[in-house]
Amino acid sequence: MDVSYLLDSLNTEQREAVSAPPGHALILAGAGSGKTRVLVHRIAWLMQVESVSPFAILAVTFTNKAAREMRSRIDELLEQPAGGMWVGTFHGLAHRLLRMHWREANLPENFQIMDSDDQLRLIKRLCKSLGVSDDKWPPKQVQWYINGQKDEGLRANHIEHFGDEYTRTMLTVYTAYEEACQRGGMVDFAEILLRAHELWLNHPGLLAHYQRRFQHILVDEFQDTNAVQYAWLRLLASNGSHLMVVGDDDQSIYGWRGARIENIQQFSTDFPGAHTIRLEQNYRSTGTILKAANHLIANNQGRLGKELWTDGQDGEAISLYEAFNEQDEARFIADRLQDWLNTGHQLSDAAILYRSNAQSREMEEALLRISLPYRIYGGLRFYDRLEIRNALAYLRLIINRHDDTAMERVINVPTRGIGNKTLDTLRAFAREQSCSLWQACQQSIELNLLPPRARSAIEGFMRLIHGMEQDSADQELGDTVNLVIQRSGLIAHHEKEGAEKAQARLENLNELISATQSFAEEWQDQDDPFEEDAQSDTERAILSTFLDQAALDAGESQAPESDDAVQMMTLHSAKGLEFPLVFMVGMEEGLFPHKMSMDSINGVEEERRLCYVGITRAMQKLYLSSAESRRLHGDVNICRPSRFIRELPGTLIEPVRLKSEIRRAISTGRPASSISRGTDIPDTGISLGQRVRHGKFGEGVVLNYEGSGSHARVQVNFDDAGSKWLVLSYARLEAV
Ligand SMILES: Nc1ncnc2c1ncn2[C@@H]1O[C@H](COP(=O)(O)OP(=O)(O)OP(=O)(O)O)[C@@H](O)[C@H]1O
Ligand SMILES: [Mg+2]
Repeated sequence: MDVSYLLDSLNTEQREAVSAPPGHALILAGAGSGKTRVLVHRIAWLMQVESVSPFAILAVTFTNKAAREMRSRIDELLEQPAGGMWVGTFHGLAHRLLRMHWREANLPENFQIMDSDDQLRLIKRLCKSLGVSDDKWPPKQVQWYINGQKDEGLRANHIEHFGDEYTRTMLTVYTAYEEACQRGGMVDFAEILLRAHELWLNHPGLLAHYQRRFQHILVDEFQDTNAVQYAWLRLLASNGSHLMVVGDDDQSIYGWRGARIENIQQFSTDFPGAHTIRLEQNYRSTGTILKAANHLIANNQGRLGKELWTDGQDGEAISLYEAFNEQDEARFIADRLQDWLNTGHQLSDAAILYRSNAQSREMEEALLRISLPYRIYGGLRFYDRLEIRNALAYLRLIINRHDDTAMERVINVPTRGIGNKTLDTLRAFAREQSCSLWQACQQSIELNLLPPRARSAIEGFMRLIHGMEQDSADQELGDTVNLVIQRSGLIAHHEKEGAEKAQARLENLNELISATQSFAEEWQDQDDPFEEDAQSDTERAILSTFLDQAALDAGESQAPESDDAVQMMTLHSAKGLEFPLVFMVGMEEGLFPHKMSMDSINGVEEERRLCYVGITRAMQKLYLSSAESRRLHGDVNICRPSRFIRELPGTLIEPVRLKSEIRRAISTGRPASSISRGTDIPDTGISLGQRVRHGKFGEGVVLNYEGSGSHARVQVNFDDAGSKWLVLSYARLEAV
């Protein structure tokens, strides 16, 4: 049988790995060196050459998407479906086992999976009934404790304590929590793994069955396995199976969720005689991108050490764009993407990577503005996110009490004792009287149709909305939004969710404040600067326009999978993927590295690995960008560029200078050199780069323009007031 097609497209070390005789193997290799490719070819090789049945193969990937991709690549190679093979994530595989062996796992047949919201709610109830004060022991902390122990494979009765109050309290809740879950037939995420491990431990017969079945176990992204996952693998592979793991210690980015890089070192001890193979040739990125990645990661201590090289071209320099602010950054990127599309490329070949989800909003707006389709990978678009929809619903009620959708959404969020029964009564009333829910509330109070408790809850809600309206009457839009978020109780409501989720939701709510502030500013810039009357009327008008805009943004459905669209995702979810064009945005201290990780060396090193993951996603061209000022959580912050930019060799980086001029050149398709400082803005007597004075904003430099003559708009970077777009004929700029 000719199997050369399985090896032809591989280098010597990759071939060695793919065609190794059965045995344990550790493939330790940097980003883009073909680890995943080796796994795929190895599986095909096992089936074709070693005649291994697909039933005897178990492959573990990091995401479900990666699992699907792996399966389809194998099918492609073999030109037939490899049915019967198990491919999935640790969670997916463990869950499958529990469903099949629920009895042995001591679970009811219809056991339920609890997500982290359900888990937190349960913990809160338990704390209350146990008399554990949630001021002293916040339920989120208890949740974090329980999950952390489970990730380490520890149940309450495994944990020793020496009488300290903290451990004693945590253990009390942990024990009660385990009992409650068991009674209710519920498992949380960490429990799925822990139970699957116990399934092996408690049922040697079952373990032996799977040990016999899975002769070959292959694991991708091994550096991000946690203690339970590794223990589960070790047991499964301990009786004659062959375990091949591939990983890169430099790409371990889930330490905060219990992943252990040490598992890589431990592997050779636990599986003596394991074949170690290193792959150092990178096939993904240009020489420049690779050198940058190598240089950056060299700043980490205690690495297992490897240097990637490529025999490909050096390629283009890494472009660094230092924007004035986050809007300028987003616009710059949108322009580059438009250019990419205009020059015959696919949008889906481009990715925007950011550190936290909230950062997507500015980018989404810039892309919507120029109608470039985008897709958010592994997350919702900003205006589709639960917390944002909740906050917007309150704002909509301020403007219009008869907005039933908004009313339905928040009348009992956060919970204020307005139950489904009451709501049903109100809905029926509204239907009969053909009135809005709000009116139904008013009238059923007047007619005394509601039981006292429901009545007072509804009155409370109506007072809340009235109060919000009155107290925000002459406030600026950003302050109104802030007031609504605070008073509605949404912050507290979302804070109760699991740690990770709550953090993201709060960041998003704060981002909404920023969004409205810049929206209001833009609105004012567009306004005639000499007409400043009718202030509070304008504030409501701005709010209402903002809400329309947000509804439109949310209404634009996400581009379907098959359509060509820019890919947007967090750095964490970019793991394992590759794109010809990559933008890493928000490269600023506090944002990336994230402020929560900046205090410890370990924290910064994990952020640096995340940066390494980001850089090594790029195949041809990498853009880094930072903003000199950024609105974050409602405040404008002056930002310092990320230390990670400084850690890259200067020779590989080309700063994008004359920011807006180049941006303009890109968007108009004119070469940058034809627009330079001193270019006259047609029929205006003003030129780019000129210093000017404005009656209100003071002195600044003209950076950019649109249009000509009386229609011209100019962008001026004011020394004190920052960058603004002004209509030239109103602005009355004087040359300085
Ligand atoms: N020998 C080879 N010849 C040509 N292209 C290759 C070779 N090996 C790998 N590639 C290509 O290089 C790219 C990176 O490969 P792959 O995704 O398998 O790397 P990886 O080590 O898994 O990366 P990561 O660490 O990011 O997960 C892919 O496009 C792959 O098809
Ligand atoms: Mg990979």
